[in-house]
Amino acid sequence: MNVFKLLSRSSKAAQTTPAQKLPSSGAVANPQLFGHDEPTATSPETKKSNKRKRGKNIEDTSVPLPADLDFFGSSKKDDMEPTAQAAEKKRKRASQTQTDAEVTGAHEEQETEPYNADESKRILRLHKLKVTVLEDFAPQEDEAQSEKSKKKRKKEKKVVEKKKDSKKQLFPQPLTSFAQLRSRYGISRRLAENLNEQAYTLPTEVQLGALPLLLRSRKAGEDQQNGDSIASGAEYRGDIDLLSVAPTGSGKTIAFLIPIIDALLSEKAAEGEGEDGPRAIVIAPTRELASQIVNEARKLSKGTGLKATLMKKGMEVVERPEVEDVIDEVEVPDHSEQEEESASDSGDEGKAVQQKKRKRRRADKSKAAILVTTPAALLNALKQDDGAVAELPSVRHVVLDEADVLLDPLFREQTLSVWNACVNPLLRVGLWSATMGSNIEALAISTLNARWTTLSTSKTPLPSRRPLVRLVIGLKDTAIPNIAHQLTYAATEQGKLLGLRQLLHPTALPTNSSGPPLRPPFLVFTQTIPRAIALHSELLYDIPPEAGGSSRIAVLHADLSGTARESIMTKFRRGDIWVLITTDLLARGVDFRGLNGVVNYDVPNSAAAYVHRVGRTGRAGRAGGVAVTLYTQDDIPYVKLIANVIRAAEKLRGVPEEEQSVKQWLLDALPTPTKREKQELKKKGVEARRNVKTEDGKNTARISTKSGYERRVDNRKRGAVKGSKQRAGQEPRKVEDASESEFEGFE
Ligand SMILES: Nc1ncnc2c1ncn2[C@@H]1O[C@H](COP(=O)(O)OP(=O)(O)OP(=O)(O)O)[C@@H](O)[C@H]1O
Repeated sequence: MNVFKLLSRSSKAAQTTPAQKLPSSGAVANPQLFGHDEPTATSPETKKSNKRKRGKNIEDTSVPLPADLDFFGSSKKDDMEPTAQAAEKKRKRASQTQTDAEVTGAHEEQETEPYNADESKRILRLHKLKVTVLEDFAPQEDEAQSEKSKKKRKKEKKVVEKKKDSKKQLFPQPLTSFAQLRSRYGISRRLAENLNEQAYTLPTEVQLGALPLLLRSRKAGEDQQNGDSIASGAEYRGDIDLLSVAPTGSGKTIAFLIPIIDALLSEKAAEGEGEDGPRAIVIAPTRELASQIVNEARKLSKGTGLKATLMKKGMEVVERPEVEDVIDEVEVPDHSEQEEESASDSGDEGKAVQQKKRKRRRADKSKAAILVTTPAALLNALKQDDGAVAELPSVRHVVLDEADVLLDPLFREQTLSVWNACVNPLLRVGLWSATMGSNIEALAISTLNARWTTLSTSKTPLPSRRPLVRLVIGLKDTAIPNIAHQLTYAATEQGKLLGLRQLLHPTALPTNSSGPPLRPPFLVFTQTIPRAIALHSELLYDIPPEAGGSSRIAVLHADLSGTARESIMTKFRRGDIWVLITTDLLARGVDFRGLNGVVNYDVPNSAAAYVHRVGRTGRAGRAGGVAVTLYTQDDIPYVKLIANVIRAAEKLRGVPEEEQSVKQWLLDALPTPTKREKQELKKKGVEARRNVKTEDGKNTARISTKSGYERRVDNRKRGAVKGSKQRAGQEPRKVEDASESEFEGFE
């Protein structure tokens, strides 16, 4: 009996042949998620563009593998159609002869022509971009006035709302080719070359919309050619704060890095060197993500003289006096002459407590212009000895990557402290994520307002207030449309383990299964660190030695040392590790280009968590990614959150109602979680899986303590001993009720 056949509710739309295209099977031709069916008004340059092809994450193999070891499905070379192979060869050849002139200069003439207003609107609509000015900037009125005007405003509100909304929308010039960055926005030549080395063929939707909004147009008068400059947003000339909500894997990193690097380069040219301290700060929730952003920043700023660095423990970002640390307290006889730097008389039985002090030299101040950090790491470096937070007046750009989680209660205080330490009145703020609740938008607006009020009280003259613009791509808070979702009822914890074991075996899923097979490399998410560790030891020997054995499975979580975390990440990226068990530590931002799938072994804590977890696959428009979510009886109250996300994503992809993986009857049958349940879940996860002990002392969060292999050996030994005792008549034969014994894993 195949458990999956019975329990899976999977997408027919996503059904593929065994030789399906996987995200790990190489570069993607079109990284855009929307607007594939209709032609975008792409420029001649875009069509001619010959870009270098990326290397593959996992080596191709031409030797056919036995079915039970073919974890990656049919050989990638076989997957590739002959025409695709020819095209790839051609692209590779072309890239070798590519010159800098082709990159930055040759097509500039054609690229300077802006689109007219109608054409811009059409392209933006095609790619599902919506740009709005969030107008809620007005300084708080005093209370009496506010009361008076409240009633009046309420009356007027309904009438003008519709009109106002349409006024607020902007239709910026879309960026349809990277060559326009130089021709239209005059970005630095070196930056354009560095970008070209990344071999991207087309801008993704977020790049198409955000770069024109953030870059200052260098061509005087060009914006006016576009007719209605207010509606196009051209009057802002890049001087905005931006809140951007774009799908996972859609290339937000370079969308915020390019304008920062370009601005820093032009500021440097205008003002000369010597600004004191970092000039741009990118804040990310985890070290893994921060280090990935630094890598991207380094690639883009190579040869420009700008330095990007990762904030590390002990690094200094502001000038601070040297400190004296008490490093030890030793009791010495009062006649002691071993006076060090100071000693205090205890007045106690002729003994003195001598405090050994040492001057601690501060590390040299970081010279990097771009600092990428987690909120806690930077805040620690800014904290003075008296507890005050040092200011960072040199910072002109601050980016919150994964802004919704950074402004969530977990990180909020730290993030806001860092944000408020950036006191430069010219500070430009960018908030980026794939999900953004309206509460986060409101918090961002109120923070901007509060900062402005504070700045207004200072004597320095202020520049004019810049607007906060919101860019949304597709539907807010929805999973990417290019992956297949499987929502699988596994009933119990044991059922989940059985389900995961099946997924680990390449031949376990018959080709006529209702969903596409999941091929390594993939990620497995658990709710807590102990569960991740336990699941890892449970599955340690599930991959046969001939296929690499236990070295193919690893666990990564926040309790590991920094070095261990880095090493596991490198091995996973290299393809040495195939299955990585982790917690939500890797749920956001981390980019594994060739990841074929994600397994939610434990259901995510919120709809947003689901969007981010499954967004680790299907990056940059890659097709074939699979997201499997296993759920038990305990999870049922929360499954609707996920089912709704899946349904919205499939709707976005245009899957017809009858082919959607989450059927209406299932949605109707699932209970809707209350607001309180949602909050509880977000804060703690499913209670039953936390480290709680039941009355009889059993740990309900337990997956197992030993690997399946070790348990089998133990069980066999125990069975043999028991059998021999029974044979010797020392122990009576007993029929055990299996349902009462604690589950000990699968034999
Ligand atoms: N224009 C492009 N064409 C092709 N690939 C691109 C393009 N822009 C970015 N990429 C690639 O897409 C992948 C995802 O980019 P990135 O990590 O910036 O996504 P993201 O939107 O920040 O995702 P997340 O929301 O998960 O943080 C990266 O491997 C990046 O190199």
